[in-house]
Amino acid sequence: MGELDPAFIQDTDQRPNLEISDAFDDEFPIIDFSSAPGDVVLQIGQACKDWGFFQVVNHGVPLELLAKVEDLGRRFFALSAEEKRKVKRDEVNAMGYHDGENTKNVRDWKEVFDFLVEDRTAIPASLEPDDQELRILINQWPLHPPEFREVCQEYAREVEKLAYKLSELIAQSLGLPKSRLNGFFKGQTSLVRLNYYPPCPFPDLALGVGRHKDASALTILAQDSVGGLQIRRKSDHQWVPVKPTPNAFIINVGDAVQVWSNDKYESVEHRVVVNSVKERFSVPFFFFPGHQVMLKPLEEILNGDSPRYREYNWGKFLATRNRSDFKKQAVENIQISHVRIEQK
Ligand SMILES: O=C(O)CCC(=O)C(=O)O
Ligand SMILES: [Fe+2]
Repeated sequence: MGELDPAFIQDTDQRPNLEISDAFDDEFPIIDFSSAPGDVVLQIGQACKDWGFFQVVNHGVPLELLAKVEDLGRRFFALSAEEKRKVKRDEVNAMGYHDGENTKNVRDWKEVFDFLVEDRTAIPASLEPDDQELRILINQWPLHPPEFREVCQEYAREVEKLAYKLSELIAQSLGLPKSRLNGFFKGQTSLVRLNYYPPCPFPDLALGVGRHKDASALTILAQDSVGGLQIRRKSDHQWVPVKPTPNAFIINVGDAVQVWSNDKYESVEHRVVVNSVKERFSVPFFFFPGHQVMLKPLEEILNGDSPRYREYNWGKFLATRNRSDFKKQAVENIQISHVRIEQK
């Protein structure tokens, strides 16, 4: 066995305890969307408060489509490095294939393929707060496997329906009108990512994805049967694995919901551990607002309380995050904690 490139080595306090990897928590909520609608709203509210994460079954996304995306994703990542590099992302085009993402400045043990839910998506051209210029992000698609593009796009459309349904259920669970959040997704900047985690000879030193919170409103994640996702349990701050449930999606509320709800629902930290034997495949759909959206706690939620966040523009926030995925940065990546208002 060779040596691990130091770029992948996690700080000692971030390294996973591989012994706990099988200790699934039986309390982790699984919500059945075929239950009575009122029950589903209550269960979602409880899960968002207690966990920030839950799984859904009978979600309405065709299971054959899930299986097809997984199969095509695996076939894409099995292509030669040269073939994959034909759709490699760069500083101009942030979409496509990539194998060197950093989370908190340590390299992740994974390869990814990113595509936008809208084939052409407008985001701010610069990070300057007053610069209004936009640029258009465009998807790049591989020629192989031949059905890849069509199936990925169909998948995005189906999961988008689920995303709107979840947005409505979450609004209801917060006591808001069903469609209260939907308008924020006009001109959405949503992204689908295919994650491929190759077997790693050093699972005690590296992570598939380092600890992070999703900046999204919601994330809808499909994972295969291997396992590796761990979440920071709210009750005791321990890392606990999320057991793969066949045909289920894992849902988590991201930073945007935390801000809208003024911390009623928190975006919970998670990470991915790798293993030395099996490769793993997962597909998150990040439900992102339109670039023009100004995020802040909703008035109806505040109901007289003080807002815990200053208003910020989603597009600038996203553009800043995208930039820091490329390069090691001298400072920590932008987080909502940077717009937090200290409470007296
Ligand atoms: O692969 C997974 O299970 C989760 C990946 C993840 O957290 C992410 O891509 O943001
Ligand atoms: Fe994540």
